[in-house]
Amino acid sequence: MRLQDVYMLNVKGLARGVFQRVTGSAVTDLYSPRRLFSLTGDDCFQVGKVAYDMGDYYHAIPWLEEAVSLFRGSYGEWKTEDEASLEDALDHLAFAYFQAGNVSCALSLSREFLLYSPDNKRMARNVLKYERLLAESPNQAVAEAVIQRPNVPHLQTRDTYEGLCQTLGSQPTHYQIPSLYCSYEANSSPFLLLQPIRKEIIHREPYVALYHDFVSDSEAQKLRELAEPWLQRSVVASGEKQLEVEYRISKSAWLKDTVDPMLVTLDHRIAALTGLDIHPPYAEYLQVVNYGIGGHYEPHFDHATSPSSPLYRMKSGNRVATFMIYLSSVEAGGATAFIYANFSVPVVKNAALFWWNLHRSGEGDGDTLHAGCPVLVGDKWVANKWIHEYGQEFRRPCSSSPED
Ligand SMILES: O=C(O)CCC(=O)C(=O)O
Ligand SMILES: [Fe+2]
Repeated sequence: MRLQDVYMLNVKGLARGVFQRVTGSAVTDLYSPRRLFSLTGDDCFQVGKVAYDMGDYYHAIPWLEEAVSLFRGSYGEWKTEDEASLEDALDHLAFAYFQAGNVSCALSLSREFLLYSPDNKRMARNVLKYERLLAESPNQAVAEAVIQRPNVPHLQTRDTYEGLCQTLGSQPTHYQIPSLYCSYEANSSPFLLLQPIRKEIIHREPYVALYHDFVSDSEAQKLRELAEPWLQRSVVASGEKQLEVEYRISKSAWLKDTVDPMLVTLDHRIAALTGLDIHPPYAEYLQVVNYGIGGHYEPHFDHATSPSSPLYRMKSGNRVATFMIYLSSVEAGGATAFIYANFSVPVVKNAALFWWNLHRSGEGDGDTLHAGCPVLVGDKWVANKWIHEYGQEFRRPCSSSPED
């Protein structure tokens, strides 16, 4: 249902196995599967029932509608794996419509139910109740109550965020902008002299750069394998605590440099490329993150915005920069969206995304608000190296100008 909302997918399409964004009359394919796998009436019923049980009729109704229509189409056929039937779907859909204020739909579905189970007393009572309600206030028949999508208010940036996710990574419209260019980066480091890294400047203010092929396929695979046994539900810092929250759904693991010599090699490469000191405690261990289907990280800052954040326990200041490596590709979704800066970066396997979280004054840069869009199809892996303020005094000198 999250995928449905964020990517504006319609239920009819999803049930047929196509992933289409529908806005007005415009239909865009967000993913074209090689084979179509359709959902059955029972599948749609199960999805609708999850929403129904939460009292979320906004999502329940279209799924139960689809279930009813598929069950109607296959009435009389019986599949061993089916748990639900046309009657179950009619029953739930009728009640969902009633709860949503649409009594006339509730009535006609309940009547249809009685055609199949004429002895059901509860449904007969419901029919009488709906008939009475409609007789008392006939305009209920046309009152198509608009049901609100649940759980929206807390995110003011929702529309921008979802818009950026839907593009699956902004289109490369920036070739005309001279300050955004590609180059080979060796950063005057002997490590990179013979093997410079292809850098693509994605944005200025905040500065965001993508380093292509920062790792090899085998390094990416090794990092995923090293992390796999240690993966646990990701948490976020909330005041002094670490909490599991709905707005960050993924699993993650921290990899110390002692786990494998390859981590030391990677540290050298990151340090050479960024010119920053990432020896402990000037940077955190590498955090490997895995998002499954629907996994996401809603808009957030990587740096601490409260002095009581557990981040400061390292005693090396705030997170000055983020170095995030994409360890996999994804079939669809999963872009990294920068909300206020208004662009999104598609998942580019083996590339690394770098940005500064803090201004040179040490203040957090509010324009770095960013998110990991929900994975629509596939399995997304990233690795984060968070670099702290201390240790960088002569590498990224401070400035009193708030803009720098
Ligand atoms: O997964 C992404 O694209 C972003 C991840 C992120 O922002 C984070 O882990 O802090
Ligand atoms: Fe982040």
